[in-house]
Amino acid sequence: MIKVLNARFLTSSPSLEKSDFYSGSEIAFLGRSNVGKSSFINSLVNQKNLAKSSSTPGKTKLINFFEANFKDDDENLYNLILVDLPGFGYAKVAKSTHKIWQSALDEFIKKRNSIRLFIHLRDSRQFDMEIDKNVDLYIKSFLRSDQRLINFYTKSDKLNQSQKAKVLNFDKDAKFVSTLKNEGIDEARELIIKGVFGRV
Ligand SMILES: Nc1nc2c(ncn2[C@@H]2O[C@H](COP(=O)(O)OP(=O)(O)OP(=O)(O)O)[C@@H](O)[C@H]2O)c(=O)[nH]1
Ligand SMILES: [Mg+2]
Repeated sequence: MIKVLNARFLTSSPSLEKSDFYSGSEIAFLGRSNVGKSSFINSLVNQKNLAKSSSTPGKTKLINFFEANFKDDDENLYNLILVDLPGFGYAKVAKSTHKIWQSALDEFIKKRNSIRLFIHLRDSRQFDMEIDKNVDLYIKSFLRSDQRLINFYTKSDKLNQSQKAKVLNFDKDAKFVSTLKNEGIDEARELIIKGVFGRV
């Protein structure tokens, strides 16, 4: 089992150009606005409000960097940089502003070479949305051989068994997470460490 040792906020940045570089391996969290990216980061590091979450879509407007340290059962230490990104598809601002945000986000995602792992979060209640298919194709269009992509299906507390079966029918490897019920979070930490370091 992976234990969280500590986590802290590093900085926020509006763009790739203004982002600092860190020695830890980077993990980028992406997905639709309001899908639960910031909440998931908080759960992964066992903190309530490190990454700011909100029921209003469009809460995360900048690229936010967090550092977290983990330890496995054999006392191996893992240092990670978690990157909380603004959501895709939120357009409740002027179109021109939205375009600038999305192009800054696009540049960061494609050109931030230190990203080792992309985590695409999908809402488990709306698992087959067009925008998620596009996000998946988008990431795969530039994913390098030394980068990984993992999908998680969020808010699984809202699903009953038969609804979960439908998601599994759609994606037989679907991994459910609920920050509300702490479901799938231990497994998610293991998968993330494995995805970045190739072992647990
Ligand atoms: N029921 C339930 N609600 C959740 C869960 N995770 C997040 N939420 C709620 O979903 C809303 C959005 O969560 P955020 O973590 O802010 O989502 P986000 O993807 O970071 O959103 P943006 O920053 O706007 O892109 C909040 O009201 C959360 O409380 C979950 O596992 N279960
Ligand atoms: Mg957020």
